[in-house]
Amino acid sequence: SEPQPAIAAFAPRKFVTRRGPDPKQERSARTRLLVLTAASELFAEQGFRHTSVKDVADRMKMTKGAVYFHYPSKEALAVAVVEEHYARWPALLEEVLTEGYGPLETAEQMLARAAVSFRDDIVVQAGARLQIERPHIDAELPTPYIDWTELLASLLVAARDEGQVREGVSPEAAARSLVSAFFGAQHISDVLRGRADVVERWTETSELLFHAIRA
Ligand SMILES: CCC[C@@H]1OCC(CO)=C1C(=O)O
Repeated sequence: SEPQPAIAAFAPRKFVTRRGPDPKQERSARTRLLVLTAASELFAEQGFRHTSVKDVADRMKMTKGAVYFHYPSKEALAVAVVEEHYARWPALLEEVLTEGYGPLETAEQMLARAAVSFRDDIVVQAGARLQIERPHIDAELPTPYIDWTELLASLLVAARDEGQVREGVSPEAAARSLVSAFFGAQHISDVLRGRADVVERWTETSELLFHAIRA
């Protein structure tokens, strides 16, 4: 079937490059990514409060100035890490949509691949921990869960319109349940196993929930 129209919540942002690469800009972009990765490692390992800008600089073997050049504060670093966490999902949606699944399988694939990211991607792991610690972060962080809920609800409405959803199942309620279950599964896996078994744990829950949702 035709790939689903990209869902507004994760509509892939199209960047149009107007000119060729600029070495100075490239070097700066590379350093910015190194700062984000070092900060993500520390935020994921020891949390926001116990991480200092100096820790990030030391982890990169650079000066604090080099970090401050890119991010004016530890709070700005946390915002950038959480924003980078959420930036993963539009890219993932583009990848899944090119594979031409129907809407229900697109939802399954998105969550299955997100579980792999929660296992392997330090920026995703750091973003998740920062969202838990948001009451202690004096900065405007994106509101958690709503984009995933919107994406899954849109996909499940499309699936219902194609007769793929069990009679009586509300797409919106199912979307909220999938988000709650995924959040819980990855959190429990993190606490008990450092997310070593998050893919297996999510697979088990996903099979049960999509069995209940599918017509
Ligand atoms: C896909 C379920 C929701 C997802 O799980 C962990 C987390 C981090 O806050 C999420 C979010 O904010 O969307």
